Amino acid sequence: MEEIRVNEGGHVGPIDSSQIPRYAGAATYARLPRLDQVDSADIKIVGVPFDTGVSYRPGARFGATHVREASRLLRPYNPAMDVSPFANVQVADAGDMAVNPFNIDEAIATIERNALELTADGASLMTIGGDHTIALPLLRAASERAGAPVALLHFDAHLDTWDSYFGADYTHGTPFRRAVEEGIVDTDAISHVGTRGPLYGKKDLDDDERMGFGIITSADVFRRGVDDVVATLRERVGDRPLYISVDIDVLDPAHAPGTGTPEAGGMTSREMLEILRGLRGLNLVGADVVEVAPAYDHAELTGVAASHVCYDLITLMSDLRASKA
Ligand SMILES: N=C(N)NCCCC(=O)O
Ligand SMILES: [Zn+2]
Ligand SMILES: [Zn+2]
Repeated sequence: MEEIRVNEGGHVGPIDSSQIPRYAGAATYARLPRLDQVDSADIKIVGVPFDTGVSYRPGARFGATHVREASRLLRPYNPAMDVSPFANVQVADAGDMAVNPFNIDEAIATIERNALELTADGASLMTIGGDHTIALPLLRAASERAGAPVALLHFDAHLDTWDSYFGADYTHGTPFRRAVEEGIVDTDAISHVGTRGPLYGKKDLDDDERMGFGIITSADVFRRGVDDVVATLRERVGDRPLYISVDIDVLDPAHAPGTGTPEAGGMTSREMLEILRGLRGLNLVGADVVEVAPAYDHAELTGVAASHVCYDLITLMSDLRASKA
């Protein structure tokens, strides 16, 4: 069938949902063109169907597909930031990485290699997971491309700085400890946001602090409010190259039930989106949204929330690139 698209700013845009019903056809993120349908792309969206690193409920391997399906309702103009993210620059869906589900080490190597390939032309990468294990190779690629350790804002109920699970060093609970050990994040500018829930012990927090992480808990977001939290985060990041990793379980299970390790007392999707919008202008070099496990979702709640988080992250990337151009 012919694809009628909203082409603005000289870029190939999303399929026009006023001409072709939004539920028709195969899903790409936001109905954007596939990467092979454009000459090149400034922002690439890629899926990583991998969940071999999980410690509890499996299923995040289906996350990217679910987020794409849930993204059909997105529209081309983002009024919250007064930006048309797909008109500013070319945005395209690069499909999924082919990742070995039976070998975590090989999977991590594949993800790093693919992320480097996708960004070789200077493109910004928006990754949809997959479990949180994948943040490590994505951070490796981001810091290699930046030529320096990157600042990190990590939105998550969990610290994910634990040391190992069952003797395994590479899991969804350990990527950020590995990242600190590898020197790929700038420990003057790393922070968790949305942290909550029971830990194994107080040592978890002591270790985390020693690694350099700041913590803004879910309760802090509620008590201090979005603007105050944004000011703290902006101050901490400064003008460093910034990577943002969003574990969808940062949202309360009421907002995002479809995830593997849910914790009560989380942020609302409104708080999450408003914090992201507050980060406008920071030097965002890459981002991921992970831990969407559709088997536990209801009424596409988690898929919709994740698709909107991606949309605001892409808007930040697009706005940044347009302002530099
Ligand atoms: N959802 C992520 N990334 N990590 C959660 C690990 C929680 C645990 O098993 O202790
Ligand atoms: Zn988590
Ligand atoms: Zn996580």
